[in-house]
Amino acid sequence: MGARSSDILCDDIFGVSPIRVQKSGNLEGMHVRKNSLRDNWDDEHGYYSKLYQSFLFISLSTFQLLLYNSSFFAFYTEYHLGEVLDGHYRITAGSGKGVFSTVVQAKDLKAGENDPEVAIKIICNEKERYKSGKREVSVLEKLSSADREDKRHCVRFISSFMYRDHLCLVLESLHMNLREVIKKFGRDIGLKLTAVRTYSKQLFIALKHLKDCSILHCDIKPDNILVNGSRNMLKLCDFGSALPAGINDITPILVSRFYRAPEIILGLPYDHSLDMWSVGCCLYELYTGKILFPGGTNNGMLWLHMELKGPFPKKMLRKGAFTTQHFDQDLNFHATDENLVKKAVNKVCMNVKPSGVGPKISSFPGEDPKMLSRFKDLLEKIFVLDPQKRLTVSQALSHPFITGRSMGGRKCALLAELPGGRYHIRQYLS
Ligand SMILES: Nc1ncnc2c1ncn2[C@@H]1O[C@H](COP(=O)(O)OP(=O)(O)OP(=O)(O)O)[C@@H](O)[C@H]1O
Repeated sequence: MGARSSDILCDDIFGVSPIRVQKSGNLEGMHVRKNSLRDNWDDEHGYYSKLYQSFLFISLSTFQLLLYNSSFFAFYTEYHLGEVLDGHYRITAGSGKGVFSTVVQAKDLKAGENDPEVAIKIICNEKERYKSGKREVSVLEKLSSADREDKRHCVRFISSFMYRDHLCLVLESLHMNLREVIKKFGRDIGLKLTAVRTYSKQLFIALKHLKDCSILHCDIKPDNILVNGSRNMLKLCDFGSALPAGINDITPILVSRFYRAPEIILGLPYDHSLDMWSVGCCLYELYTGKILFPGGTNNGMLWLHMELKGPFPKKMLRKGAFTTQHFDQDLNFHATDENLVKKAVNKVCMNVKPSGVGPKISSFPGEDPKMLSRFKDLLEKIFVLDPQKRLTVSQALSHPFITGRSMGGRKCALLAELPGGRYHIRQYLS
């Protein structure tokens, strides 16, 4: 066994990935270069304005800083190390930055010397952000109180307070997000399958918890998944876009674009399966280091979905509130995305054969082929265009990639009841 194989089999399944044999996919890479991660927020339907607003906040922030003079906490979030928030938390380090918040690490001055530090999400000082921050608090409270034993892989909520007009959420502190993990340990080519398997299981447990609590996350992406210091445990974070299941306000900008399920883009009713789609995108990205659907617009996203899985079921298209933005009256795809128009995609799209996920995934040398084929099967079942036929979270948790049991090895049997509550196998069904 060469050095590479032993690398793969070493105890640290979350270690640095060995070099992987790369296949040159036709779309992969090209789109990633054209549409950077940042572009993912730069959406024609609202994420652009969100970004624009944040620039506005920053300039207003500068103006307000002048007004406040000595204050580091103005309209937008500025802080300095050592600053004590609410007479309770001393900032020790920066932790991360979202579009509308800054996350810092802090020492709880009322806790013991050895107690872990906390993360404080400081929401920017703006009415709408305050409201969504309050909604995030109530979602976090619900998730935490339904998981007293802390086994459901959602970030723990500790408390919240106001500080200089900023809503601050006190959370358990984690180490880094999965975007950073992929960059640092996947050398941009992805993680080992064993690590992806561990992460998959934990993500499905988190999805199950969301389902049990009737909450849709609506923004699952690698940036919103955090890991601990040893990177063997993950937690979902950023519940700022979460919705109660069943609300169904139809909007084409729910979920960050690359991770957005087709039913959102088409304007269909949605439920927990929208988060399953996003998790599928994250798992693909974890294993390959590449974004699966790097569409520049919603129209481009639909095209990528069809390239992978074939045409949408007509029944689904007929029900979509936004179908006419992307399909003509005969339900043929109508390309409006600049890149697709340049490639004259309209003329050929209906003849394109779906590639499926499998051919896009190449393996690490020495990786267990059985496990890899189970992983491909799992993804194929997640990326089902019709949300009603997509893999459910219970099915995901009992999928062979997660359980390690062989695929199709189990038989379905017709049972006859015997006295005393016992059963006898009458016939195996195919
Ligand atoms: N509990 C935590 N522990 C450590 N780091 C965290 C924690 N929560 C968030 N972060 C870091 O801060 C970043 C931003 O956090 P979060 O996504 O919650 O903010 P946001 O403003 O809602 O983001 P968005 O830009 O998606 O609106 C995360 O990607 C992560 O790197």
